[in-house]
Amino acid sequence: MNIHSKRIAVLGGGNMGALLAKGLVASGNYAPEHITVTRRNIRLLDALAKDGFHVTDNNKVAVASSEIIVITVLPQQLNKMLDTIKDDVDPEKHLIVSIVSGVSGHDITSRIGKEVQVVRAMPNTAIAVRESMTCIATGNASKANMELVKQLFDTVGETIEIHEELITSATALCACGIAFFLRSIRAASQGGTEIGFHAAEALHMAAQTAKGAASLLLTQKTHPENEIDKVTSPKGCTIAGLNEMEHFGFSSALIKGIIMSANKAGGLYTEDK
Ligand SMILES: NC(=O)C1=CN([C@@H]2O[C@H](COP(=O)(O)OP(=O)(O)OC[C@H]3O[C@@H](n4cnc5c(N)ncnc54)[C@H](O)[C@@H]3O)[C@@H](O)[C@H]2O)C=CC1
Ligand SMILES: O=C(O)[C@@H]1CCC=N1
Repeated sequence: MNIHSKRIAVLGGGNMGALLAKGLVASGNYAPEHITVTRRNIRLLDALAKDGFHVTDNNKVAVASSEIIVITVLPQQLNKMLDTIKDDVDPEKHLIVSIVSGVSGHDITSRIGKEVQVVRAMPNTAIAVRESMTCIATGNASKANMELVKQLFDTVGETIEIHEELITSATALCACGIAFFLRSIRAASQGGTEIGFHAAEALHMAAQTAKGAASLLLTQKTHPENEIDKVTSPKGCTIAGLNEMEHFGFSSALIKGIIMSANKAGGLYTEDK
């Protein structure tokens, strides 16, 4: 079965829900009229409605008219939302895709009270430019449904399948990771401004340099240190700058931040229950 022919309900049209809906249409593989986006205040979905998406504040209506249910509410909003749709979820018809951090597939089926297939997906905000690193995992979905979900997220970036117990780690590394890399680009641009470039110019230069660094690794499949070795001339300015950063804990700060995010992500649902 081809996922492009299926109707999709995106329950919770906030940042990620709206970005995902728009990204799917931007891929050219989905028509907006096949996607229903919900939000409690639907006036905030006016722009999506103008673009041809169905919008509603009624999750039951969205579920009834779709085969794929993508859950994009916050962990602390999930139970209330699931309680409103559980009577309408049909395990024979529906596949649930949840991007909600810290919530297992089992948490969802328990709350709904039905053994519906659930795939967890962890995309990042780069779905807006179809460059997401999305990890998918499941405890009970069929291979065919995993393939359907992979097809869906492949249209907005790259998708890999991982074990469900690693999805919290993927949240920290890839979903939160976007913010970590953005902050490092901003910091680089601030350094650039201090040494002579206008802020906008420095930001553009830093962002393109970061893109170049990522592209080197993705296209050459080399290790970062191999690429770093090519930049660091003996007694040169690169190694001087790098070592200064390491004296201030650059690598350590990133590692500690990622571990902190993973710990926090793992508890997002239970701490609000
Ligand atoms: N922001 C990100 O980069 C990522 C977020 N996630 C996960 O995605 C989920 C959404 O995150 P964001 O988009 O950042 O949050 P958000 O707060 O922007 O979006 C949640 C939306 O759900 C709506 N909502 C809440 N209850 C509802 C209900 N009963 N019916 C319909 N709509 C309802 C809210 O009004 C809001 O617009 C979270 O669970 C988060 O852990 C996952 C990967 C990346
Ligand atoms: O900050 C958060 O909790 C969400 C989950 C991953 C990215 N944003």
